[in-house]
Amino acid sequence: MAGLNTEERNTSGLSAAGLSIDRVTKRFGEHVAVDELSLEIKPGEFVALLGPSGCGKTTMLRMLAGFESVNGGRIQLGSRTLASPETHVPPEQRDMAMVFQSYALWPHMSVADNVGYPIKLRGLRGTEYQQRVQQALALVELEAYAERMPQALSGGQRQRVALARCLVSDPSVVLLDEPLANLDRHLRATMEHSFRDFHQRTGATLVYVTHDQTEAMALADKIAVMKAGKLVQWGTPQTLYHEPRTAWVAGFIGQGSQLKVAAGSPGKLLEHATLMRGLNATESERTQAVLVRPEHIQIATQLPSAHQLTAQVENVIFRGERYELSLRLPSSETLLAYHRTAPKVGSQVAVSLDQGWCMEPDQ
Ligand SMILES: Nc1ncnc2c1ncn2[C@@H]1O[C@H](COP(=O)(O)OP(=O)(O)OP(=O)(O)O)[C@@H](O)[C@H]1O
Repeated sequence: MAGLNTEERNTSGLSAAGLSIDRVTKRFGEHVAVDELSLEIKPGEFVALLGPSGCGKTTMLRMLAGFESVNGGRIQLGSRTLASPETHVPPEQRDMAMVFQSYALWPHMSVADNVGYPIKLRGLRGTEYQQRVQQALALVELEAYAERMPQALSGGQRQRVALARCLVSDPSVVLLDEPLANLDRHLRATMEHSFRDFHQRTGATLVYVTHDQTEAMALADKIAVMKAGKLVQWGTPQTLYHEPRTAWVAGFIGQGSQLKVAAGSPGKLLEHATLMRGLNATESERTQAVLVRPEHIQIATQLPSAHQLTAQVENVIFRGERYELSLRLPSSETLLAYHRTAPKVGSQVAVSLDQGWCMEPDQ
């Protein structure tokens, strides 16, 4: 029965398929680039592989595409095994398409010819060829640019041509390797919208490699956070933000402060009163790492009560809609907070924390 929900045909005609990555390992000589990584990706899911440079994201993507073999484990698309130490389905037989950081468009071909190139190679001609190219251009909203040459397009438009070229062959899975890395900040934001729209229109299974957490959070249904070849956490952007498993994940995702508290245990949410009591304990008692997001911090100028702490304002940055404050607690830990107005640098403020999330120490 598993095959029934691992392969589905969606409204655009693209056949989305689920990907199963089971304890996949890749070694380059002595170096383990990907270490027993397992993920179950559902049909039509938008998944980001996120992690710092060198953590093995691109290697994992290249193993999915078939450009690298695997040393251990298994990759399956629906019920079909694509890779294991005994099996290696070549890239062109995997029903996947990959979009690279450098769009790699042919400079001497028009947009339409670039997009149609993969199906022309397969011998498609005539009306069906024209229709497929038109459909692929429509998916990235570039129908009006069919006859332009790539040099006459913006970076974002070129990246959309590359996307259309990968869609024309109707892949089950689209693999994207840092597709926005070469674009400026403004264009990246625009392209994030294009990618989300594109995913909604096609319903294709997308695996997206990035080292940019804001990009991953904005785009993906689920994020695999990787560190040194290993999967550290696999969850929705909301879970990663609110319930990071380790202190390292918390430092990588969103803004926040990590404090030591004498309360709770990993995976527990501390409510206000317990958190404040735990923070007021002696240093030797405070052994549990807790994450406090800035939106869970209240700042006041009145004197602290039993459930407040006093903090010194060390830095104030204007962020338009609010001020970002860097505060020093009596424990000498720093706390990042938001506030509507700007307290004086050097002044004392009363701080009250609504909640905190307890994490595992890093391995
Ligand atoms: N062909 C190769 N031969 C030897 N080592 C390699 C090879 N490809 C990758 N590596 C190593 O494997 C590790 C993972 O590389 P990978 O490119 O997958 O990382 P990444 O997370 O994608 O990094 P980045 O964000 O910088 O692209 C790195 O230490 C890298 O040097």
